[in-house]
Amino acid sequence: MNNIVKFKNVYKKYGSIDALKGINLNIPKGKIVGLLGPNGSGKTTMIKIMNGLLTTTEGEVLINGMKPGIETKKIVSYLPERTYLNDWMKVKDIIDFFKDFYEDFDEIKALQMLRTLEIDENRRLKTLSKGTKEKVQLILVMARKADLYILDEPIGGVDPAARSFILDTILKNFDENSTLLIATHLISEIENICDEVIFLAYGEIALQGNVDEIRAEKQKSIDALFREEFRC
Ligand SMILES: Nc1ncnc2c1ncn2[C@@H]1O[C@H](COP(=O)(O)OP(=O)(O)OP(=O)(O)O)[C@@H](O)[C@H]1O
Repeated sequence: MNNIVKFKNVYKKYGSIDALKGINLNIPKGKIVGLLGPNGSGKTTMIKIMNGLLTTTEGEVLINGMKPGIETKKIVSYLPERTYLNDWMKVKDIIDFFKDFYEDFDEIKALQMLRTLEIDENRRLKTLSKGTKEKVQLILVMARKADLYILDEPIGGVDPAARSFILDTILKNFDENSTLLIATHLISEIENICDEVIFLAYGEIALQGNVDEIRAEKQKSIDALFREEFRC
């Protein structure tokens, strides 16, 4: 099986709101994929369906050939858009918690990444700045040895100077057989690490393809293309 994610004609309605309108998508293994789209285009809805937190109204989603559920949670490492970690815990206690909870959690890798980003593991989460908290959560998610990493807006609160350093740290620790799906508005920061991008608009895929091919064909960066397509 070459595709780690498959969407087959997926529709999602919230009452009368059509959040997803017939999504067909294959994400091959071993790629870094950017999921891009303006506010309300359906990115988080797609991600929640992939993680079994929402069901489809119509159509099917498969993760490595399986419906989202207990088995897929073992192979998917997910960073939600909002934190679920207890603020009063120390960073090192959260690491222990992850170690107990996930068989594939690599404590040494997590500690190395914390040190690289100069984060003190004895600090309580609530005493850290928003950006540092985001870094901790990202490190925890990336320290699992998963087949698929799904990151929903991972570095929005991190200052621009630190973003590329964090992305580099992630990539250095990233197994090339794994797949990384990043939903973000920070296109210029991530376009150079992505193999593919998916542009979502009004619950439909507006464009999908290889980053280099799109840039060559359109003669502009993905960031410029996005700004042009979705000018308000
Ligand atoms: N629980 C909900 N109840 C009703 N409508 C919802 C709910 N969650 C999302 N929606 C609607 O579904 C659509 C898609 O929302 P979604 O959060 O998936 O978009 P998004 O692309 O992740 O947006 P953002 O970039 O702002 O995070 C929007 O119109 C939103 O208002």
